[in-house]
Amino acid sequence: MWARVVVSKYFQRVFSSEAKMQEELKEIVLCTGNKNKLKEFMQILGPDFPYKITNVDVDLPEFQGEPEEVATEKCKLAAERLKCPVVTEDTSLCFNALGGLPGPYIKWFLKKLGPEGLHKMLSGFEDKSATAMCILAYSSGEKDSEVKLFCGKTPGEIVAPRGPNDFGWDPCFQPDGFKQTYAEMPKETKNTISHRYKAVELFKKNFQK
Ligand SMILES: O=c1nc[nH]c2c1ncn2[C@H]1C[C@H](O)[C@@H](COP(=O)(O)OP(=O)(O)OP(=O)(O)O)O1
Ligand SMILES: [Mg+2]
Repeated sequence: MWARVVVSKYFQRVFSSEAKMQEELKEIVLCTGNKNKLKEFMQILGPDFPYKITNVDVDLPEFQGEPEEVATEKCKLAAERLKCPVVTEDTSLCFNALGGLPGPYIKWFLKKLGPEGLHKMLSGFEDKSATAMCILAYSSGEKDSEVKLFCGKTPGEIVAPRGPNDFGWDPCFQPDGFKQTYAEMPKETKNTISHRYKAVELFKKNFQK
């Protein structure tokens, strides 16, 4: 009787450590074609995240709808294509004077107008406030599995562009409480206050062992 208890406890331990090892080797594919996003994501995530993150540049369509819908559809499609655990990232820049637009369509506005034009879009409005929003969407890759969303928001203001023009709309977004735009501040500062930082922190917590 005692022996059986001892033996089963021993095997429980062996099996649970095996299961843990398999889990520890688990890989999550970050599907993005944006190298700056990838760099920030990895910097924020840090070296201690218990899963291996790899990157695949899957050419995913830019869906339409509310940011959460866009993020969910993008992730579902990535999971369908890759059939493994995936995380996708969708960034919106929502102008309050425009009822949240350009929102998830910021990519096209930025492409045609640049940061200068984004600022000019608000010239007819007193309200220059905006929210930068990052939605990370995770799927285990199994068929019909639920998509989990992790949303980070940072409020700020749309200003005339200042700072290096090397990542998207960073030069024209000044987060509340700061005198510098995202582009002007050191990366280490952006990565502790940004929309992406807040989303990655939620994502991290979900996978913490
Ligand atoms: O922290 C940021 N600071 C400044 N600009 C940013 C940031 N994060 C994304 N962006 C730009 C990239 C793209 O012009 C648009 C989001 O569009 P979005 O579809 O999410 O990104 P994307 O197509 O470049 O990459 P992906 O392959 O992950 O869809 O805002
Ligand atoms: Mg995209």
